[in-house]
Amino acid sequence: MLPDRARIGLVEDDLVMGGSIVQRLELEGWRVTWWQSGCEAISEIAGESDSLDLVICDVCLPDVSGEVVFNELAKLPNIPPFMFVTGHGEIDQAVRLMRSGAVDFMTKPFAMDEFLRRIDAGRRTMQSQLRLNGYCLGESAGIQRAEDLLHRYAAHDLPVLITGETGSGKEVAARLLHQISSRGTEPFIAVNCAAIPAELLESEIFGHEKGAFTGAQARHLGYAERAGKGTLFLDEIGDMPLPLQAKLLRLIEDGSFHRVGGETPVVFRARIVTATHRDLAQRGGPTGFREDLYFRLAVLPIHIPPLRERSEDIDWLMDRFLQNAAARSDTCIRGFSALAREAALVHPWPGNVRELRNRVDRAVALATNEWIMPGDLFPEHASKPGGAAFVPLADVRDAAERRQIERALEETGGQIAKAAALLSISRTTLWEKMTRFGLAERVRSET
Ligand SMILES: Nc1ncnc2c1ncn2[C@@H]1O[C@H](COP(=O)(O)OP(=O)(O)OP(=O)(O)O)[C@@H](O)[C@H]1O
Repeated sequence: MLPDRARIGLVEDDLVMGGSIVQRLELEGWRVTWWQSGCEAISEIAGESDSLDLVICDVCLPDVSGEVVFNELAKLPNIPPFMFVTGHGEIDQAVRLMRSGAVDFMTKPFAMDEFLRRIDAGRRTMQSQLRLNGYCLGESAGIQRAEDLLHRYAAHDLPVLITGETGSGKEVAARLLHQISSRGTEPFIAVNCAAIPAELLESEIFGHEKGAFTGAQARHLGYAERAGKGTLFLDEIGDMPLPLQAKLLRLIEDGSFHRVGGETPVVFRARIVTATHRDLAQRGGPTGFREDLYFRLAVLPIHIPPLRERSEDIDWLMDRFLQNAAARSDTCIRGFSALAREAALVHPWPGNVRELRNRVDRAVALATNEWIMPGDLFPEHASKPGGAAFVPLADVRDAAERRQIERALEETGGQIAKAAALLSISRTTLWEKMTRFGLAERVRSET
């Protein structure tokens, strides 16, 4: 049941549609405030944004568009979650709005039960985003923004393209998207397009009929069919051969495909999620990725930042991997030494989270101390002449400064003047350092 205080704002100029939405929502226990024009909504929501649990907004309004209403209110500190109602021709605009922060959109005409389900999901998405400890991919603002986006994308069936460097966590993101979507109990099928030989890929993905080629002794169901109503995750999509790209494009456009050697189309019911570490948008380059397929796959794009750009996740991931490794083995390791944590912070992590996990696993297996030392994590440094793990002094100083600045900003809720006072430096110096460490952009986007 919804709590008594739950309040919805409705921005809808169509009297019949608005009237029926209000009537139904009130029957469900919501308190509804209805505005019939965009300007009226902007001025009134701005005055009471805190008290609204959700705003449902038509994209097409008589005075200003729903997009203008959203963009105006997005300047407020406490904008309520927005869900858009669109006509068929406005889907591009709705997708753009979701990328800017709207929680969901519905296309007219819709069934009221589905509408109510999405309203409830929209509210829950927002509530889970507000729970500070509710994130499961990491602690940095960058990864939490990505996780928020996954929650918004979860309510849809449109294709998602996940980009990011090797080992940054693209498959982890795809699995999370699957779990939090309504397909969570259906299969999640992951296919690494780069790992399967090109000549086998077609029959692996689409399956084949008996006798389709020499050695095809029985019908074989491919990944697309085995995914059922779940998610088909195509990793390293940039490595997919051109003829297969054409077949995938047809699958997306027709909602069906043919097994190799088959004549009857098979209906495709899964959601397509793809991932790549390449810049597929640079088509025409050596990758030769089809432009039309790229646009079909990248309807809902998401980027997973590399680990070196989210150093707040390093400690968090180290503890998590240590816990997992300790649970698997009988170890007496108590944790990471402060020196090991410092060394991890200054390491550039070219292999991203995968490298971090491998280094922690190895350290847990081989460490001789109760506390993991820098040499356990970075034995290649320890084996250099002199034995100790040395990194340039400037890097150590930068990492320590960055950490102190992050702590001061956290302590002061991002207020530059107060943080500068805590650190006994001028605001200008603090700002310069924040810009150098990539913290300025983050603070700007968070405030
Ligand atoms: N947020 C995370 N929390 C816990 N483990 C993570 C996280 N991100 C990545 N990992 C771990 O790091 C490793 C690499 O992750 P994943 O396979 O998702 O990366 P990827 O970007 O898909 O890599 P590739 O480009 O090679 O396909 C995995 O072992 C995964 O479990």
